Amino acid sequence: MRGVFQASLLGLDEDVAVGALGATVHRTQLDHGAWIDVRPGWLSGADTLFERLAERVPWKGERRWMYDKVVDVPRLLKFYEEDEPLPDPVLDDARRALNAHYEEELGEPFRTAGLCYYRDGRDSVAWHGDTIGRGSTEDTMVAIISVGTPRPLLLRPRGGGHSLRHDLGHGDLIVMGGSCQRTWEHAVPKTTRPTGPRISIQFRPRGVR
Ligand SMILES: O=C(O)CCC(=O)C(=O)O
Ligand SMILES: [Fe+2]
Repeated sequence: MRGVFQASLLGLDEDVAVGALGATVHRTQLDHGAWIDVRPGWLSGADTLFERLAERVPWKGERRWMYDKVVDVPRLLKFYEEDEPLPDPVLDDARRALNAHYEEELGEPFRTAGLCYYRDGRDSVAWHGDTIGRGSTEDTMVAIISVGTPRPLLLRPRGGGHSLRHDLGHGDLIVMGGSCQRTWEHAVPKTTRPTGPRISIQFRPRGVR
């Protein structure tokens, strides 16, 4: 495996737990009816969780058609459907806490969990909105927890414009809401700088992907 993460060597063996939400969540209103909420360091023991997920999740490398050829998707993936058991109990706690905080505003619960494993700077996700499903036509929310080494998540208005950057890792939470999936795009760019691995956990409502 590329990019070994040295949490255990660093003695990072803390309990893993979700923190408070409430007033610790900071909302930024974006153009076109989009917003983002950021809650740095929401999970404590996040590097321990990184190690557990890296080991326990049945990661899959995927290949996809890109224009006229089949290419490797540059990250490892595992998607948990709404009835599938999550790979760590703290992810159940996280989803429950997110639902307690957001369900009234969202009008429905977060249900599925998509996991991405960025092994090093060669792994990435290109500019996109989560528009497979209802995100292409309706306001919704996607909540992302990041563990391991921070990587920049960039956001820009669809069609171009100045991009916003959030370096997300070590238990940070970001929630993209309102029209964000259809009026904005997000990406985790590749980097040639030496970069440790990061795992992101995306919670989404039913029918959003
Ligand atoms: O890793 C991230 O934070 C973003 C992942 C993402 O955008 C996606 O899987 O749709
Ligand atoms: Fe996405």
